[in-house]
Amino acid sequence: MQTIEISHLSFAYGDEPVLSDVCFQAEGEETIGIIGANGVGKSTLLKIIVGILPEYQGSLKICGMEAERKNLAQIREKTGYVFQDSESQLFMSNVYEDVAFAPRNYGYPEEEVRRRTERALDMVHIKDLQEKQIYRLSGGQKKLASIATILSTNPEIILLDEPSVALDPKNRRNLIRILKELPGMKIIASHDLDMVWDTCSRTILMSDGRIIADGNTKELLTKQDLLEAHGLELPMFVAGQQSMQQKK
Ligand SMILES: Nc1ncnc2c1ncn2[C@@H]1O[C@H](COP(=O)(O)OP(=O)(O)OP(=O)(O)O)[C@@H](O)[C@H]1O
Repeated sequence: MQTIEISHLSFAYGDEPVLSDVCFQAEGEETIGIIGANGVGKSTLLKIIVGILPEYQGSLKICGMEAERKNLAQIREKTGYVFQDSESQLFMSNVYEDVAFAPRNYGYPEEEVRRRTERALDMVHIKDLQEKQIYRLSGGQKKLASIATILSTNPEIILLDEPSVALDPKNRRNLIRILKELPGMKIIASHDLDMVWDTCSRTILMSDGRIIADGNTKELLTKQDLLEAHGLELPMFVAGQQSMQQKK
């Protein structure tokens, strides 16, 4: 089963502390939102979970494995990180080649690479784009292609950094539908609290490198004072509902 166990985790970029005493556990097919104002450490936390930033203090276990050098390859295979900026994820000539890159890199035979690549493209409904050159994709298509590049290794834990940024309403709705369909544990760092409301059963609020609140999304995202105290606002959907109730 998918598990993440984080205990007393702290991290600094050089001498600038970014995360302080972060503790949380997650298991199974949970979808968790990580919210917080700019610069509170959301992306840094995701990068530590996937092993991009190994120099932290505290303890991190992924699927029961201590996140240390000897387990790093296995942890990378169990997790998939979708960068905020699709340009950081897509570097091959066309969509198929990008999605096939990771399974090829793991040494799977070409037939298995094709099976995994086609399955990943199917999961985000972009099989028709497989021959398309990356520079010809729209922003929304690039985001889906980026997600497909991590799905081709069948990760058990998918981490997405601001997935809805720069998407128009139609592409955003499409992304939300696809996120709901994806199997496994998903962790979504985002300022888009309406998307978090729609996709995440649990939400973690961060401020200044610490976890301030961790609980049921529908409860946490209706706490206007708490959100505002940490630089956020109610999701538009919730604000709309509250104002309708006030008018009644
Ligand atoms: N590579 C880096 N080197 C030095 N400092 C960094 C680096 N990356 C991020 N930081 C700093 O670490 C802090 C946390 O950044 P991080 O990107 O994790 O926050 P975030 O909550 O994801 O922000 P945002 O919502 O703006 O994406 C910020 O002060 C940022 O300036």
